Amino acid sequence: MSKLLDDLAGHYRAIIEGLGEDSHREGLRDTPMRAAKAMQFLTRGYQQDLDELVNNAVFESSMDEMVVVQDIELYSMCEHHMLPFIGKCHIAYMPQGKVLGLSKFARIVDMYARRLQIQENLTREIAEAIERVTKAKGVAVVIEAQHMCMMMRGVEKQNSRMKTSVMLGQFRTSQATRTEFLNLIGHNR
Ligand SMILES: Nc1nc2c(ncn2[C@@H]2O[C@H](COP(=O)(O)OP(=O)(O)OP(=O)(O)O)[C@@H](O)[C@H]2O)c(=O)[nH]1
Ligand SMILES: [Zn+2]
Repeated sequence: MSKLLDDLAGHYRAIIEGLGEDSHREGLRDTPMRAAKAMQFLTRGYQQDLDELVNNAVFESSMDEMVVVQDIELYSMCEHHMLPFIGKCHIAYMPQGKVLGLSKFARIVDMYARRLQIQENLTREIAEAIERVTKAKGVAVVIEAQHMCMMMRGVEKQNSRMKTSVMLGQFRTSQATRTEFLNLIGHNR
C-alpha cells in the first residue's frame, strides 16, 4: 500500500473522528481506506498525461466539416466544497487534415473532470486540450451540470443547471459556425 494512500486514509479517519463518530466501530472500520481509494479515483486526472492518453489516435482525414460529439457524461468535484458536480459535455471541432479517435474525447473530458475543478476552468481546459491535439480550425465545448453544493447544502436549489461554453478559433470568429453547433446540440431553441 502506498504511503500516499495510507496518509489519505489517516486523514479520513481524522475527519470521521472530527464528526464525533467512532472510526473503529464495525461499519466504519474500513471506511477511511475505502474513502481514500474513492477520492484517489475521483481525482485520478492528476496522474494522467494528455499525449499518453491520446496515444497517437489522430488520423489523417480530408473531413473539413464540423464534427460534434454530444452528451458525454461528466462527473467532477467542485474545488470549493469538494462535492460532486454532474452533467454533460458537448464538443465540436472543425478538423484541418486530422481527426481525433472518438473515444479520446471522452478520455480528455475525464482527465480534466477527475480533478478538483470549477466548471468554467474545466470547460476551457477541455477545449484547449482538443485544440492542441487536433490543431483544428476551431473547437467548441459546452458543459451543463448540476452542483451538489447547490443542491444538498447551501441554497438547496434542486433544479438549477449551470451552462458554460468555450469557443475557440472559427467558433469564436464565425457566428454561422457557432449557430450551427448550438443548433446541432439543441441549444438554440
Ligand atoms: N463559478 C462557479 N462557482 C462555483 C462552482 N462550484 C461551486 N461554486 C460556488 O463557489 C462559491 C463559494 O462561495 P463561498 O461564499 O466562499 O462559500 P459558501 O459559504 O459555502 O457558499 P454558499 O454555497 O453560497 O453557501 C459558491 O457560490 C458556490 O456556488 C463552479 O464550478 N463555478
Ligand atoms: Zn461547490
